[in-house]
Amino acid sequence: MDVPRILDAINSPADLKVLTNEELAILASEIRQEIVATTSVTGGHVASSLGAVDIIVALESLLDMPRDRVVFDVGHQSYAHKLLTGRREAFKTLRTYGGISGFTKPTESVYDVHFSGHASDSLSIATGLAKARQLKGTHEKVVAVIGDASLAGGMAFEALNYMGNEQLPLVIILNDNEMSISRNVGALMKHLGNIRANNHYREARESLQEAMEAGGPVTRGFLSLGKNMKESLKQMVIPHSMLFEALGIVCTAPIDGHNIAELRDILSLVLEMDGPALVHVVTRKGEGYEPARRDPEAFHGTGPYDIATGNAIKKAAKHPTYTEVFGAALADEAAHDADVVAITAAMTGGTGLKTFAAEFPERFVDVGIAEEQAVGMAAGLAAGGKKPVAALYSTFMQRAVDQMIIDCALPDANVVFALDRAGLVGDDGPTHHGVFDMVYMRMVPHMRMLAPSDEAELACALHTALALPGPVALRYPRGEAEGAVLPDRPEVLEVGKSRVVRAGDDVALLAFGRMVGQAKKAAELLTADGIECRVVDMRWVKPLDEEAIAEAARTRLVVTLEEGVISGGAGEGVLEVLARQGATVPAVALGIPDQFVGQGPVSQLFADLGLDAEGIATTVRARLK
Ligand SMILES: Cc1ncc(C[n+]2csc(CCOP(=O)(O)OP(=O)(O)O)c2C)c(N)n1
Ligand SMILES: CC(=O)[C@@H](O)[C@H](O)COP(=O)(O)O
Ligand SMILES: [Mg+2]
Repeated sequence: MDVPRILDAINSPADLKVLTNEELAILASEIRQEIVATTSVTGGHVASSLGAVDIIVALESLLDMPRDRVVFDVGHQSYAHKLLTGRREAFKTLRTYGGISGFTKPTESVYDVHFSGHASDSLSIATGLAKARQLKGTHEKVVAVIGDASLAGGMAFEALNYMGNEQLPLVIILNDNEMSISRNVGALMKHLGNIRANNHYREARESLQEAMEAGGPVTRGFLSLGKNMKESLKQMVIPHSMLFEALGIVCTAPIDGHNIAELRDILSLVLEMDGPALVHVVTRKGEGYEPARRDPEAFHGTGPYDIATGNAIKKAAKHPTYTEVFGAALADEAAHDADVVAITAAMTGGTGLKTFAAEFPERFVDVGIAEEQAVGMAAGLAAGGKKPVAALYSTFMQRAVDQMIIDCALPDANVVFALDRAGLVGDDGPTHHGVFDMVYMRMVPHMRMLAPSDEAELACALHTALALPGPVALRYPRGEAEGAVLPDRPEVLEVGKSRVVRAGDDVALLAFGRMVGQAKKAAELLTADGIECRVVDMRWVKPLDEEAIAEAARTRLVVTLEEGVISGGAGEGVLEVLARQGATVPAVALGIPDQFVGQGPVSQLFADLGLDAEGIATTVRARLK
């Protein structure tokens, strides 16, 4: 690969202004080399970022940043933006502990507008920025860059509805690569496909001219332009999508998202418009790096890899992941029970559902990036007599808390919430840590929740959740499981019953989920100090095992351990039970304090939070003094 040269001279987007289209294209290829060089070491969202390079170079060469605002949806495609906005050196620390984020982050750079990471929010943020601009009487441009899959999320639709009505001037760059993490799904995706396949540009252009002559909201943006610009734009914009145009949003014909000259031509026009405009840009995920082009799903989010082959560089895993165990267990449940239906919200691979989808295609539902739809639909499936399992990442389930409460819990619907990535996830950082689920599940009447401590417990937790009436959630973490032996057939766990995994009279460690492993290690350390710990795998976050808590109160200290926020979490639940029982034993709840946790290896984050065995032992020693 060539040594980057133009990139060396770029300190901010202002430096792009002197470059020709040809030089910008060379710069784009240098940026791609830089992205590959860094992510081959750090890992990251390679395919999306490579696909968006030309869009970002073209766009930022036209803007006056940071005055003009670019809102990146999810932010996983924003690496070129990072490299153009003074973070070239820091880029080497991408997604590492203490390094720069894999998403946009305003505390990292004035060029970053919002804390991205969750899909489909960019248009709402953009409408807010445009409204604020209107109220202030200022003139900065507002642009949102959003992918085809994220555009189908409910929030994005709600923002389209608002901006079309208000005719807020802002530009949406639709980065259409026909992919979500895997192949995109849904009717909007089909609509975009039809547009791409539509060859009748001439007729469409003519009908747009007629529409413009007739006036109406769609033409308002054009009418604000000067005569020459209006003429040029007429040539480029066609009424090819009744959907957007009916909403009052001007839409361009699909344009080549890897042609910087074409991108700049069109963007420079729509940036002058006086109403909302959508630029339909067709890109290829992984553009410029063959292994990512060949397998964009593997390169959506990847760990370190060998640049020459694209092969992942990873340590051989000793055990399967929790996700893999869940996927196999659910397929097994479905084989025994024809009512089981699995739902994913665009995370088939991430939630371990590929086997299920292949074996039971008619009972597999991918709603796209639409967690509210996933949970609302689960409620409907349950009302129709089925046993839906909504398999969602804990952090994305936050989108559907209302549907969980009103549509599932209130009617006591037989819905299973399988919350993957519960707890700290590592390199994705604060937007992706699944640390709130025990709070939002615990607070809701009728809800029950399990926190399995290993993969055998996970299989039994799933079996239990499917066997019980009413809504049941289970939470399990990202990554390798503990190496427990899986049962031939999972058992139904008794509701609200914990299990003692180590006996001891001095201290009771009441642990939830994988904190049981840390508790066992802490107990080992404390034995050396003559402190004997009882370790309890609490199993149930709700209902809590009150007998086990009463038993714990007979020791000298009760410590609860959870991989979630302390406030409103399981440990606070235990403290409430102790108080109700009139216990006087000192008790402390360990978990995540009232702060957002950064990115980095989970073991490092655990140590920082005092949640590893050492940290737990230190707390116990201090409390017993
Ligand atoms: C609310 C939410 N659900 C799911 C995800 C996981 N996720 C991250 S990127 C992505 C696919 C995005 O596809 P698209 O918007 O088309 O962008 P592309 O990756 O194709 O560039 C998904 C499902 C998320 N970040 N946020
Ligand atoms: C950007 C995004 O939300 C996903 O790509 C996420 O990074 C996936 O995380 P996992 O690696 O845990 O599946
Ligand atoms: Mg896409």
